[in-house]
Amino acid sequence: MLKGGAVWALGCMSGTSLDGVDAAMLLTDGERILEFGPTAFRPYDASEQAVLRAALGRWPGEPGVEEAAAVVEAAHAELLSRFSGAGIIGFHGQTLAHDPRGRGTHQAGDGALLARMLGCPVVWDFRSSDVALGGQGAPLAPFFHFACARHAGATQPLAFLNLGGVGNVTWIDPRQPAPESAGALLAFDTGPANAPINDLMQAREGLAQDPGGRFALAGAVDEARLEAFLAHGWFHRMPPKSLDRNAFHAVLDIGNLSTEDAAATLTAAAAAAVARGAEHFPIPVTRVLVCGGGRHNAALMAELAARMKVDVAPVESIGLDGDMLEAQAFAFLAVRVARGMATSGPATTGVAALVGGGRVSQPD
Ligand SMILES: Nc1ncnc2c1ncn2[C@@H]1O[C@H](COP(=O)(O)OP(=O)(O)OP(=O)(O)O)[C@@H](O)[C@H]1O
Ligand SMILES: CC(=O)N[C@H]1[C@@H]2OC[C@@H](O2)[C@@H](O)[C@@H]1O[C@H](C)C(=O)O
Repeated sequence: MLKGGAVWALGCMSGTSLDGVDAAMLLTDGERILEFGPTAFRPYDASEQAVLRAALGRWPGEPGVEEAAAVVEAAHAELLSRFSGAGIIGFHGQTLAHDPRGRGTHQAGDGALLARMLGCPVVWDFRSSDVALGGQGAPLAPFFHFACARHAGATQPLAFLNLGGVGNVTWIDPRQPAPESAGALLAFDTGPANAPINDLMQAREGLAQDPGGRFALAGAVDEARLEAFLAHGWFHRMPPKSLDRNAFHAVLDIGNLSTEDAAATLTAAAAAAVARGAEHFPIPVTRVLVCGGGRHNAALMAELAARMKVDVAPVESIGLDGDMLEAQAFAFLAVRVARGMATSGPATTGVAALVGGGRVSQPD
């Protein structure tokens, strides 16, 4: 099945924003994108989301983790069983805690169980081996971003920006032959993106997000708080680097600001973090292509355009689906793992050498 030719792979992602699970089919040989397939989204309901929230920051064996894993497994089993024709599944799981140079990285959900339930080989636990070899274990989408840039026919350096709960950026030189090539990629997490905005909206308004950036657009940025945020040591660290979802909790304390001003400040902070990150690009880019839910937030997109002074456009501008790019990335990475190819390297996670992360579980 996986020798030589391409395979239909089913990838899925349960991201740090905790909104739900994305799933997407991709026909790929692990190098090229041959065809995009069907996609689906399954939201977490309020009670599932509460279980996941309660387990954030927790490690295997700690209270609430088994319950969170059960939520993740049931949601994935339900969503993935809607698809047919996949030769392999890439299952990311739900990151609960991420501390690559400390306790490691923890994605809840058992891929071996899903392989048995779905009757299909599952590649999972994508981040552990990278961390064990000294890498950040994140971001992992960059090798797929390289394939996307080639698929779109890019000829000049460009960047993909994912605005999920956390932000991550991939700088790409598409003139290089492969993502493993020296000078092809530089990737890193930029900073908090939607997670602090969602948490604010949940706490103040009982809303899952700032719809379209409506609250932020009606507020004013607290410049002193923004400046304090940008003084954080994170911004002086050289990439590659990665973040835990709640790493900036204390720094982003918005105290007694109105919901509108708080939303405006957190939104400006997310955009300013990206602009700071872009200062690390080896060659400046003229185009930043945005994927992830943050591209639906008009305030965030406007802040980005103002601060980056380059063309900032959703990935739809090159024919991609910005809500499904990460799910597609894990379909792509699953095929790479199954074929013994690298999924990360020194320029994407800071790992010592190219590494193929991921465990493969067979259905029986
Ligand atoms: N219409 C919208 N208006 C404002 N924000 C939105 C909108 N749609 C999505 N978002 C934001 O995007 C988030 C979902 O983004 P996405 O699915 O890319 O994140 P994720 O994959 O969970 O996170 P990560 O990439 O960090 O793992 C939502 O939680 C919300 O904050
Ligand atoms: C540890 C972890 O789950 N990190 C996520 C998170 O969400 C965005 C950013 O932080 C990125 O580093 C990563 O996800 C994407 C899919 C990645 O690995 O490329």
